[in-house]
Amino acid sequence: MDEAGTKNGRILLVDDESAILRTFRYCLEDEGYEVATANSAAQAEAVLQQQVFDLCFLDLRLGDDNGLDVLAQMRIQAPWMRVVIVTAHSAVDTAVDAMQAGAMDYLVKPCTPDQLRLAASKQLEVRRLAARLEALEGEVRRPHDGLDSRSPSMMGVLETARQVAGTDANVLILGESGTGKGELARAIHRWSKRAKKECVTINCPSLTGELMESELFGHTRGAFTGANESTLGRVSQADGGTLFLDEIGDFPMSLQPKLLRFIQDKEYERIGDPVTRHANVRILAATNLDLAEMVKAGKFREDLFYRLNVITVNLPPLRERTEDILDLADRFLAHFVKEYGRPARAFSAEARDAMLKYHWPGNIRELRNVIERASIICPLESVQITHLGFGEAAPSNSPKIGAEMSLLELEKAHIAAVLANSETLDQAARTLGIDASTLYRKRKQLGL
Ligand SMILES: Nc1ncnc2c1ncn2[C@@H]1O[C@H](COP(=O)(O)OP(=O)(O)OP(=O)(O)O)[C@@H](O)[C@H]1O
Repeated sequence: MDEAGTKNGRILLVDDESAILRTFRYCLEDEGYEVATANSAAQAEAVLQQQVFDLCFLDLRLGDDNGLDVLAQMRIQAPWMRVVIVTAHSAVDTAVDAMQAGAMDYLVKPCTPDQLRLAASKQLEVRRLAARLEALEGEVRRPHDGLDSRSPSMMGVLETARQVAGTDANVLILGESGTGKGELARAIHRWSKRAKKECVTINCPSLTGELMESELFGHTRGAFTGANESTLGRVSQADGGTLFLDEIGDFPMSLQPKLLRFIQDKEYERIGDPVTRHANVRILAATNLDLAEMVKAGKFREDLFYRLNVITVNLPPLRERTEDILDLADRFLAHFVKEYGRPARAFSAEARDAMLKYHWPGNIRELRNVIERASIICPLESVQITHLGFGEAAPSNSPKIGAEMSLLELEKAHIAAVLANSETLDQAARTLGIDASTLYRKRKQLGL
């Protein structure tokens, strides 16, 4: 049950007998589900173009239409939808064929209201669990993300974040790259009353205008070239939960009015589909850019900025929370030596001292990368300063072609320098001759 006391679940009934449609509909609506009906293959296809369903009860005998063809069409049009076949006792063999073709269960007619209710709740539970599993898998793939801190500035940030987590206010998380804005956003979701629903992340720089619109709001099949299947969109996935817009400063200007409308009215349309939909989503956004400056320069909409910026949280850079450096380093070391089966157990006194003195321009991400590398190359129980790769001082000299360094180090130094000399990610990507999404991934990989 959701907060309004209705059951979550949108069900489509497809049958050519109107009496069956009526009986099934009453029974399922009584349970609190949203129900729509179709009495032919063509009607089913049309309804599926217009609305999103979680579950379909499909009669395989549909007058002149072949139910197996309808099923195949459904697998393309709405691949997320669970399908239960409804069949007469004499045609159970066809139901078995249908299950091989992708249906999930079958009901034999005549069935009792209890059998129908049970089949519906079972399938909707499977759909809910599949979505939950996907979200949890994303969480498990990340190493330890405990946010506890000994640094006064970070403790203040965490206190504010915990307070706002309980409200539905939109939060803008600011901070240099790698300071943990993504981790904090996921924590705010976990601390909120939406925690049981999904926290869906969109990395804004990795998607351009139309792709971003389709990713956010979904599309119907054939809505544009390459749209071979309908998709629901991330906004629908985040319904009841949280949508985290990472690197919002790179959100396409052309799509900002639609995002603004969604934030204000909670309404949107899928590409290729005129039906206005509604989703109850809390928005968290993060950036390392100066959004206020971007607004002044006409590069970000002012009205959107104010909508996102109801509460601002500023994450301090790692060099300003030195109290946390060694705790984080210990945690990362424990994680990576276990993952790679390596001997290192601790840091030498010099290594600890060097980590405390280092400037950490890439913040926690850089610390994590440094420790991951050290855990692999260190053959001893104690990690030495040389294993950390940054020597006694921050690397400041430009690399020389032909110098003793690996291609990876050269690539990292070159990308860092181009980024520092470019105003936007797009400009840097053009200079480097790669697309913005590749640059975005490389930055993360290299800890820049
Ligand atoms: N408190 C923490 N404990 C452990 N790991 C952390 C913590 N904070 C951040 N990290 C790790 O540091 C890396 C960078 O974190 P995150 O992606 O959240 O930073 P960010 O500020 O969003 O970076 P960007 O601006 O580049 O997107 C990630 O690998 C994350 O798992």
